[in-house]
Amino acid sequence: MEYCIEARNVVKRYGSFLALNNLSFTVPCGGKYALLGPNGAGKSTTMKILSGLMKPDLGEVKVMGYPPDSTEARRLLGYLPEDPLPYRNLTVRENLEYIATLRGLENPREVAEKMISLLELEQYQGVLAGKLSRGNQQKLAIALAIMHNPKVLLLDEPLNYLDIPTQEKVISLLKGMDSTFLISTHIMSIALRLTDYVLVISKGSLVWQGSIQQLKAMGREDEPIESVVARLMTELK
Ligand SMILES: Nc1ncnc2c1ncn2[C@@H]1O[C@H](COP(=O)(O)OP(=O)(O)OP(=O)(O)O)[C@@H](O)[C@H]1O
Repeated sequence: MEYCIEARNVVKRYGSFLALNNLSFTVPCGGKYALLGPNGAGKSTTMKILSGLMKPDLGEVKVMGYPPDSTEARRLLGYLPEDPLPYRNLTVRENLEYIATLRGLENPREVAEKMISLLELEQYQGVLAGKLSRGNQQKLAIALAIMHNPKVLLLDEPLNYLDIPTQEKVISLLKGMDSTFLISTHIMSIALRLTDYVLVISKGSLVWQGSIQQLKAMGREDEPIESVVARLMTELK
């Protein structure tokens, strides 16, 4: 099987605090995976390492066989950080055109136009990113993460700050993409709608993995999936 994301024996410390403790998992190409875990489990740290933003202290991480900070991986990867910071002093349109140019996309203006329309940012295209509401900043960050139709998409809490119609819009946008997904979230409905396989981490290690179907099967009759996951996380603590 071909893996699009590989993390092997990853260790990451912040000072003396062990954030990732020998974390290993793989995501096959085309896989739609959710990354779940209690607060502080190491999800965002994992995403930062996979995106090449941060280096592990030990272990190995690969994106389609490349180190995440390589030019090849950067071309293949899209990353939506938990607290995205677009260029605050550029407008929405300028942010999109600038990043499209940096990514070497063929027609940055057309790409920017398309993303503005896809995410319904028309009325904000001339607004400085730093002046946008949190929700519109999130929409811009999503546009920046997916503009190059990445093969591998890392999404850290993708629906944060979005109103309900926009959440639905973004879900259908993501559903239409054939990228490999790793989505870190606390919202089970996102995992249910966008992914079919779950990785659960706790204290920086992988503690459970399985399909959404397996997860559902662990529940009592009519038990909400949130309750199953809560039980799982409590038992594994
Ligand atoms: N820059 C940092 N310096 C020190 N400790 C950090 C730093 N970043 C994260 N940590 C700690 O590492 C642990 C893992 O953090 P991380 O953000 O990866 O967890 P998470 O699973 O994404 O949590 P949450 O669900 O609360 O967002 C936490 O205990 C956090 O306090």
